[in-house]
Amino acid sequence: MPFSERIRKSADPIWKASHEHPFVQGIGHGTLDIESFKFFMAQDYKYLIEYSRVMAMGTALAPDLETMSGFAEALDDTLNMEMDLHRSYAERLGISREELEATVPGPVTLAYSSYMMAEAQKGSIAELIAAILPCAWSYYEIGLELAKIPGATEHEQYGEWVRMYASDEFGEIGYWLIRKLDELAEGKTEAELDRLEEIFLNTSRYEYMFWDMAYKREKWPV
Ligand SMILES: Cc1ncc(CN)c(N)n1
Repeated sequence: MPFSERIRKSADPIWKASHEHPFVQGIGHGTLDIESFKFFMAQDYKYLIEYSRVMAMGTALAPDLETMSGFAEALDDTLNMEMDLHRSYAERLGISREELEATVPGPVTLAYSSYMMAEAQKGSIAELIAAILPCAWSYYEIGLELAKIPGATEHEQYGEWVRMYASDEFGEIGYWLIRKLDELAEGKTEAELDRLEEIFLNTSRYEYMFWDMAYKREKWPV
């Protein structure tokens, strides 16, 4: 069994909880409170800046040109395709570019991005990919699931979001990371694979927490 299949299976209860979360379902059914969506997009913009830094680290640490190009492409897609979605939603929702960039990361945003960065700094490309893979892979899965809900891709407010995350172009980032991780997993010891699985499960948990904090519009308590 490819390593990606093994970790996807063990993360299944966490991913199911994310798919079923009222925030995610609210996007798909067009019922999500727009204030929660605005909150999410601003927090997500800050998160994506840190995620991009991790991909830039992957580009720098890559052992060969093929890996370097893969990370560079994923980085470009994030900065110029995914974050453009946020910039265009922000404009439409009355959030200025300055406000978007000045967003204070909330507790979950900071914890998630700091954890991802800490794992990426341990030096191995496999650990770095295990940390960022739930980000690319789970949004594509969610995008595809939500796109099956009648009317979801055409919804006035959330349709553009669903179409972007269900797109082949976005999916390609996840597929490339999966292929890379499977390649890197070959020849690793069981203890090393367990460690990669642990990182993947932790960032999967953070993905769930991110939906939840956006739904609740969670801020620092003091
Ligand atoms: C928190 C989070 N996780 C994943 C993605 C998809 N790149 C995102 N935009 N935000």
